Amino acid sequence: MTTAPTPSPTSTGARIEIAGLTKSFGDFRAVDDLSFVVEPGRVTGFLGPNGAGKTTTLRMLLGLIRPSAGSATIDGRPYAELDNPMQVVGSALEATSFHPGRTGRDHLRVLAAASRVPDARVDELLELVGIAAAAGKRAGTYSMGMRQRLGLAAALLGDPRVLILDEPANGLDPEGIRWLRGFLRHLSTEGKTILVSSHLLNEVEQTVDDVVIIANGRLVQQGPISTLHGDRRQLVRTTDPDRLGAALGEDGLLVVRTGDDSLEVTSEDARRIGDTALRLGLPIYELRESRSDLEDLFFQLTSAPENRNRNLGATEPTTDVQPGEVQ
Ligand SMILES: Nc1ncnc2c1ncn2[C@@H]1O[C@H](COP(=O)(O)OP(=O)(O)OP(=O)(O)O)[C@@H](O)[C@H]1O
Repeated sequence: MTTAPTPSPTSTGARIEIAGLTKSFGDFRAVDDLSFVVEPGRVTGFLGPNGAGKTTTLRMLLGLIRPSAGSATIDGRPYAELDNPMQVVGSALEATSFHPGRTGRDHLRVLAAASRVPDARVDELLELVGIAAAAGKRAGTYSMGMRQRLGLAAALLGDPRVLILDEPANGLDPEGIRWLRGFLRHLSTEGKTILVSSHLLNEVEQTVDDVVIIANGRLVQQGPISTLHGDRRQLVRTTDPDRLGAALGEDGLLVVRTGDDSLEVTSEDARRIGDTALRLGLPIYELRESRSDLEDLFFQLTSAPENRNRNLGATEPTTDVQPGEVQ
C-alpha cells in the first residue's frame, strides 16, 4: 500500500512554453514549428503516433538536444538556465537508463547524493511508487513496470514543480496504469505541472485534463480533453423513431436516424428527449449518452492526408544521444 506524497512549498507548478520549436536532422524535420503551452495543476497528454516527434520535443525541453529554431522554456527559462533544475523539473525519458547491477535503492541514492537530496527521501519515494519490497534487488532484474516506477521515483527526488514523463504507462499492467493515473492526478492537485507523452490516446484518456496532439512534428490539436468529444449526443431507442425524431426536430434539436428503432440526438439533456417521448405516448427502450470513440478520433486526426505518418521509411536516427550531451 502506498501513501500520498506530502505537499511541500516547492510543489507549485511552472508553465512550460514551446514556441516555434523546430529540429532538423539533416534535411529531415522531426519537429516543425511547434508551439503549445502546458499549464500548472493539470495533467497534459502529449500525444502522437510513433515517430511524431514527441521524444525529440521532450529532449529539447530538457536541454539534451539543441533546437534548430524556436524555444522551449520552463518557468520562462530554457532548461540550461534553471537555477536548481532538479527542484524545478523531474523527468523520466527512458525506463532503462540505470546501472543494471545496482539495486533500486542504490540507484536512487547515487542520484540523491549528486543532488544533495537526503537518503530518507529515497526510502520515502520507494514506498511511494510501490517498489519498497524490491528496493534491495538489482534493478537489472526489474520488470518493465518496476523500471517505470523506479524512473518515476528518480524523477521525483528533488520534489520538482514540473514532471515530464515519456510513455510512463509502457510496461505497466492494468493495475499499474490505474495506480499511475491516481498518482499523477494527486501530484497535479498539489499544483505540479505534469506532461505525459503517449502514442495511445486510450491509455491516457482517463488520466489527462488537456491534450496536445502532434503528427509529423506539427501540432494537430490542443485543448481540454473534454473538447475532443465534441457536442454531446443522446442515443434513444423507441417504437416510432420517425415520430419522436420529427417532434425533437420541431423542438430545434439535430436528429439523425441511426437504426430501425434508434435515433441520435445532439443534446446534453436526456430528460428533454424522455419528456417528448412521454408526451407522444412512445415507450423508451434505451436512452443514454453516446460518446465519440476518442481512439477513432485520434486516428482520424493523425492520419488526415496532411498529417499522415511519414515516419515509416523516414531517416533513421544517426546517433544515440546520452543525457548531458547536447547535439
Ligand atoms: N538523432 C536523430 N537522427 C535522425 N533522425 C532522428 C533522430 N532522432 C529522432 N529522429 C527521427 O525523428 C522522428 C521523430 O522521432 P521521435 O523519437 O521524436 O518520435 P516519437 O514521437 O517520440 O516516437 P515514438 O512514440 O515511436 O517514441 C523519427 O522519424 C525519428 O526517426
